[in-house]
This record gives sequence, structure tokens and C-alpha cells, in this order.
Amino acid sequence: MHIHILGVGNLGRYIAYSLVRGADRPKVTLLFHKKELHREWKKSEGTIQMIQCQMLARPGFENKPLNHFKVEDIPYPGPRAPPIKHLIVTTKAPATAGAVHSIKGRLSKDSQILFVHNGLGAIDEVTDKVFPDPKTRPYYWAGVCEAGIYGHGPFQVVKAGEGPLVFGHSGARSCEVPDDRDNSFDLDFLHTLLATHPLDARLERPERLVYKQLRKLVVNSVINPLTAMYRCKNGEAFTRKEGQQLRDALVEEAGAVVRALLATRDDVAVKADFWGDGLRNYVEQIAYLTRENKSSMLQDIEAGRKTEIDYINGYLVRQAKRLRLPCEHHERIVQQIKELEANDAL
Ligand SMILES: NC(=O)C1=CN([C@@H]2O[C@H](COP(=O)(O)OP(=O)(O)OC[C@H]3O[C@@H](n4cnc5c(N)ncnc54)[C@H](OP(=O)(O)O)[C@@H]3O)[C@@H](O)[C@H]2O)C=CC1
Ligand SMILES: CC(C)(CO)C(=O)C(=O)O
Repeated sequence: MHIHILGVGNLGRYIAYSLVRGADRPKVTLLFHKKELHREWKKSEGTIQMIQCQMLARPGFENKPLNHFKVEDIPYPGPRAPPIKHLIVTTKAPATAGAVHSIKGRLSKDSQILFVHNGLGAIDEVTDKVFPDPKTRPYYWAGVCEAGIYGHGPFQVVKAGEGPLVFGHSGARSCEVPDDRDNSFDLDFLHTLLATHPLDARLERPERLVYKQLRKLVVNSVINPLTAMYRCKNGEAFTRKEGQQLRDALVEEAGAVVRALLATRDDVAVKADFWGDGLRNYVEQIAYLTRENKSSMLQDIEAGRKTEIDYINGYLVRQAKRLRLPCEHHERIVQQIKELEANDAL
């Protein structure tokens, strides 16, 4: 088994490290899209290290760095780029379609792609811009990662929060439940992912995966922009007085859009999870459990990077427009975050 990783940032490094620590020990190749990565790779002496957060205070007790990786440039330097059979894409949502496009020539119907990113809509872009033809489209998997990972040193990542990687067969469009009879998946790839113990990878049926993606979308659509706007940790998103009404309105609007997206599903219990106090309490619980974290959106704003707002609140706004539902609070917050992006990038 040979797995390529596209998007060699925090999550990509964590997944690459976990794969070679897993029971199957696949060959793992990191795809480098810029020269700086080679410089950093040299500094780390060609190793990746994953440190458990609690071990940071105990130097000498960290996991050993691992050196079982190959690296390859994008574009491939040789005359004929070998095909990629198993790919894990861990770019941020806005970069995903462009990144996959840059290695399109190496992918085919025989390839398996696992996408792991926050938000929704990036897979739709890959389908539209890279693989519009279903006859040549790879088999898609999507994952929701509940662990918290941040960078520490050259190719060194810290696992700050435990959580599984929930994954399953994905449709070519977000929220689409793919045909169960499509069994063209690669059993070895599935087995390798499930055998990757540090990832705590859990396979879900497609409709359950969509449910998990939507729950995460709602959580991110409330916690991320509020923490970015108020420059606060996740815990404060629910404890501060300021913005209480806005927070409740965001939960309510997001719930209504998601319920409409699930309208064709006859699973009443699932739809009930996106109603009123239950949904609000769920978001509050995640804010509490991750209370010491800085959300990824706040981190992006602080670093002057583009955020994933278009794939989180922006996704909800686009769906609300299509379904003719009100979504003014999310629409406004998208604008506010874009203004912050523009100001902080100056
Ligand atoms: N870190 C975490 O704890 C978790 C992250 N996630 C989600 O996972 C996704 C990735 O997050 P994270 O790893 O933290 O983000 P990072 O920014 O650390 O990693 C993304 C990587 O993709 C690279 N990239 C950008 N464009 C391309 C391209 N065209 N080709 C190849 N690589 C490219 C980036 O490089 P460059 O520096 O050039 O931009 C960067 O190294 C996000 O959607 C995030 O929300 C989900 C759960 C947990
Ligand atoms: C769950 C949460 C809010 C944890 O920080 C997250 O996913 C993010 O920051 O993007």
C-alpha cells in the first residue's frame, strides 16, 4: 500500500505520522508544493514527530521522530509522473480544488481520495473543476477529524485534543448520500485506515457521515467566526455576554438550513438533533470541551491568512438562498470576517 499526502500542514503531518505508526505501515509519500517545505524537511532531518500535549512539559518522554517517509515535488520532476492510487487530501477547503488539479494527471477512476477538511463545498469544487466526468472520477471518501493538532517545530506537531477521524464514502456533492451499490472502493485502503490506531479512524455509513459533517458545520459556523471577531478562546464564545443574541440567531438559522437539507431523510431523530435548545446545547458543549483552544479561524485571522468562512457560513448562506430560507446573520458575519481578513492582511 502506497499513500500520498496532499497538503502537508498540521493535519497532513499528523495523518502521515499516524499511518506509519499504524499496524499496516504503508509507504507514505508527502507531496511538496513549495521550496520552503524542502528547507523545513532538511531541518527536521527528514523526520516527522508527533508530541502529545501533556508531554510538552516532559522533555525526553515524547514519541520518537519517524523517518519512514518519501517526498515528491508538485509538479513531478521526471518525464512521466507515476499514477497515484491512494491519496489523502488535507489542504484547507479553499485550496483543495486547486491542489487536486495540480496532480490531476496522476489520478484516475482507479484512484481513491480521502478528503479531510472543515466546512462543506470543497468536494463539489473538485467535482466541477477537476473531475466533471463520472467515468474518470476517482472514488471519494471524506473524513471529519475531531482531534486538535498544531505545529510546534520543523515537521513537529502537537496533539492538543483527542478525537477520532470519522470517515466514509462520500458523494461527488456535499450532503449527497452516494449509492450503496457502488462498491468500487479499495478494501486494502479501508483496512489500512482502520488499522491506523493513532488516528482512531472510524468508518461510518454515508448518511451518518453527512450527519457528522453537518453537525461539525454548525459548530464551526458559530464558534469560529465569533472567536475570530471577539479574538477570544472557544470557551468564551458562549460565556461572554456580548454577542449572545447573535450566537442564538446563528444557531437557529444554521439549524433551519440543515433541517431543510435533510428534508428528504425520514430519520426524525436525526432531524431533531438540529432543533432549538438541543442544537444550541451541543454547540455550547463543544465550545466548553475545547475552551482553551483558539479556533482555526481566529488562528488564520491572527496569521493574516485567508479563512475557511466561504465553506462554513458561506456554505450555509448559499444553501439558504437556494432553499429560500432566511440567513441574514450568517450573511452578515461572512462580510465581517472578510473585512477582518482584508484588514489583517494589510
Ligand atoms: N489542525 C487541526 O487540528 C484540524 C484541522 N482540520 C481541518 O483540516 C484542514 C487542514 O488543516 P491544517 O492542517 O491545520 O492546515 P494547514 O494550513 O496547517 O495545512 C494545509 C496545508 O496545505 C498546503 N497547501 C496549500 N495549497 C496547496 C496546494 N495547492 N498544494 C498542496 N498543498 C497546499 C498549505 O501550504 P501553504 O502554507 O502554502 O498554504 C499547508 O501546508 C482544514 O480544513 C482544517 O480546518 C480539521 C480538524 C482538526
Ligand atoms: C471545533 C473547533 C471549533 C475547535 O477549535 C474547530 O473545529 C476549529 O477551530 O476549526
